[in-house]
Amino acid sequence: MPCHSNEELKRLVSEAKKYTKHGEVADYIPALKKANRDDLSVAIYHSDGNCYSAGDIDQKITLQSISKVLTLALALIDCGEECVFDKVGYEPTGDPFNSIIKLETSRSAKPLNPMINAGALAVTHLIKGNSVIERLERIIAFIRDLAGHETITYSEEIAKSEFDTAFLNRSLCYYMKQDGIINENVEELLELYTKQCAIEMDCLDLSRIGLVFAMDGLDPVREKQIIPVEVARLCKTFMVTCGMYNASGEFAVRVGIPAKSGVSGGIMGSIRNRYGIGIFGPALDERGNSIGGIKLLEMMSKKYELSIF
Ligand SMILES: NC(=O)CC[C@H](N)C(=O)O
Repeated sequence: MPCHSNEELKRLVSEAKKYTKHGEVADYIPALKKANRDDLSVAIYHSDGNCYSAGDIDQKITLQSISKVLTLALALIDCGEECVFDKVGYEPTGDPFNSIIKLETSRSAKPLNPMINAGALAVTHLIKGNSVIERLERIIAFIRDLAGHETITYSEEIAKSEFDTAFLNRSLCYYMKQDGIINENVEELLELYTKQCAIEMDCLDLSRIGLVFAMDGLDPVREKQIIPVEVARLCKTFMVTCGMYNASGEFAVRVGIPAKSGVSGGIMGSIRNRYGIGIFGPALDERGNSIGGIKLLEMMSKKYELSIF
């Protein structure tokens, strides 16, 4: 049964909201501390162009790790599969998203997959352009196209707040530079990565991007193929295996939707040929996923039979 009313979603949101008090807002990026723990909103974009939503959907969120799927798509378009997987692997890690351990204990500092921070930094390194500004503009233009929203941009405040405190991400970069995975100036890569993570949008935009992936790269609203089918398929596979960090296995069992989360509390979901989902709920569980968002997706998956398994 498809979802076809805002009222129905509103009931699910108020049920899932009960769980937000068990979570915490991310604080390792100081500017993210300002979020309101009890917020929870959702938009579901249907392939026929209808969209339903509930909660404060005008609220903007920064993409954070959700941007990793989008830069992966752009890097695959820019350089092709062989070049990208020369820099990152295909395997889930079972470690937290910002863990450094495998970079040291593996034979080379090649990150295990593009959804952990090290892997995402190696992917952002591949984005083409002659300067940080040009590469950032290309990322933003690509994301505007995916969302069909021309004014999307990034939050200076959140980007700066992360840049000033990203010591762990800098360490990941230096490990990778030592082994030749990346060969650019680390501060420049960090500037690009933190701005990419700080790109802001609302749930509706997020659900529209989720829909493009759900439709194998086609924006059904404008009938425009934005991402090649094979690239969209590859990105969705990583969403299933690594999209919810080291909670991806449990999420596959309980929810079964290709999805990507970020520490701002966003989750983007893609249900093949049917819907894109955008969620914002800044209270996080201990593995860094939106606690209300996961609950909400679990309820939606059952009610609308969304699991791919
Ligand atoms: N899990 C996340 O959303 C992490 C993204 C964040 N910008 C970081 O690199 O730490």
